[in-house]
Amino acid sequence: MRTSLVRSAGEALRRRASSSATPSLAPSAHTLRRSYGSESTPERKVAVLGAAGGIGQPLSLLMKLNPLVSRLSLYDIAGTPELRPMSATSTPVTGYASEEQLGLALEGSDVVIIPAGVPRKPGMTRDDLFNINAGIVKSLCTAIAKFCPHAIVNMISNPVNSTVPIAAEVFKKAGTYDEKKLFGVTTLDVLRAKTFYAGKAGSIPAATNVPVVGGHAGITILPLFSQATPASNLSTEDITALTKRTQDGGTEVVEAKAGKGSATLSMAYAGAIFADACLKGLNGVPDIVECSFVQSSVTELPFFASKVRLGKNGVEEVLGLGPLSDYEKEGLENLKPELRASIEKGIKFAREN
Ligand SMILES: NC(=O)c1ccc[n+]([C@@H]2O[C@H](COP(=O)([O-])OP(=O)(O)OC[C@H]3O[C@@H](n4cnc5c(N)ncnc54)[C@H](O)[C@@H]3O)[C@@H](O)[C@H]2O)c1
Ligand SMILES: O=C(O)C[C@H](O)C(=O)O
Repeated sequence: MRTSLVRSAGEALRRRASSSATPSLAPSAHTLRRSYGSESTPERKVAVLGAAGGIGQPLSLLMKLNPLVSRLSLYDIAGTPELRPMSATSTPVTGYASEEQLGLALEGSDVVIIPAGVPRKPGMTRDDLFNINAGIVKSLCTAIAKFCPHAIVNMISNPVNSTVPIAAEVFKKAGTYDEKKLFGVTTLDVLRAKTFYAGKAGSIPAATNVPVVGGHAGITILPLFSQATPASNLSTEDITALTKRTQDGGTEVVEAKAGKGSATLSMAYAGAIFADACLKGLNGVPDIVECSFVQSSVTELPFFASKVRLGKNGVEEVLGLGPLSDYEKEGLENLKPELRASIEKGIKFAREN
């Protein structure tokens, strides 16, 4: 009963999304309960780098269950023994452990998902991870440029506001950069925004949409509740509180885990949704729209998260911001200096190292 209610609400919103000038995120895109029966499914290899980690393990499991994935390649410097038995089923799964095997792990990949790197502990910002994760991302992207230069890259490793520009610079240096194929994964921000909004507005989370733009750290995360669907007449105080909760969603988890890392299961779910959207786009499924941190001219910043239409080549169209409330306009101006600094920090690191 609940499932059919969710499905029909999802259908109605999806129809509305595909007929409106400014496409909205398809609500059904944020559930993994879907039928793939009528969709074409070419051979697709997906590689997960950092597959043995808190995110990597459940994310690999979810990718294993995705019928659009025909080969799954799992790489982690810590080894992937726990994941190895997954290969005893129809989708071949191969685990790789040492740097010498990274080329094999990557070769022929259509989509590479990167959750490799250290997570935060209480009291840290995402930028505090830069010193360790920048080098990890740089070396993994160097290998991607060599072994699967045409793959779509889904960057999860933090600080996303800097790791995506690092990846772009590495690919530019290697002569393989295709801005249509590099994505910072911000899907968890969208999931949080719609969950918190639905709780307040009384809507069904799976049938709720909230675009989240900007970046992926603190105030650079800007949920656009004025564009939330279904619309709701929430007070200014409610919108302010929902915005802050979305911006602090990651920190809330880091503090609750009290030193045992940051969001893992919810991120695996978010990462699986985003990778699935990329695969659908690659396979030519129309009207796949997700928020993501990409090369952008939506603002004066070179990278920015906004709604993106996915297609056979990755980014098909970076969609504009749409009408903003005064509160959102102010949030947008406030986030720019921090986001710019994080982007520049990533570019500088990649150029100098
Ligand atoms: N984008 C987002 O919304 C989002 C959400 C949650 C976490 N994160 C980030 O994801 C990253 C991973 O988080 P986690 O909780 O899975 O951490 P984790 O420590 O549990 O796992 C990271 C894994 O990466 C592996 N690794 C380290 N260096 C590697 C390398 N050079 N090659 C391959 N593997 C390598 C480690 O062995 C480990 O298994 C962190 O940077 C975290 O901040 C991002
Ligand atoms: O908050 C973190 O450090 C991890 C991640 O970016 C998140 O948003 O959960």
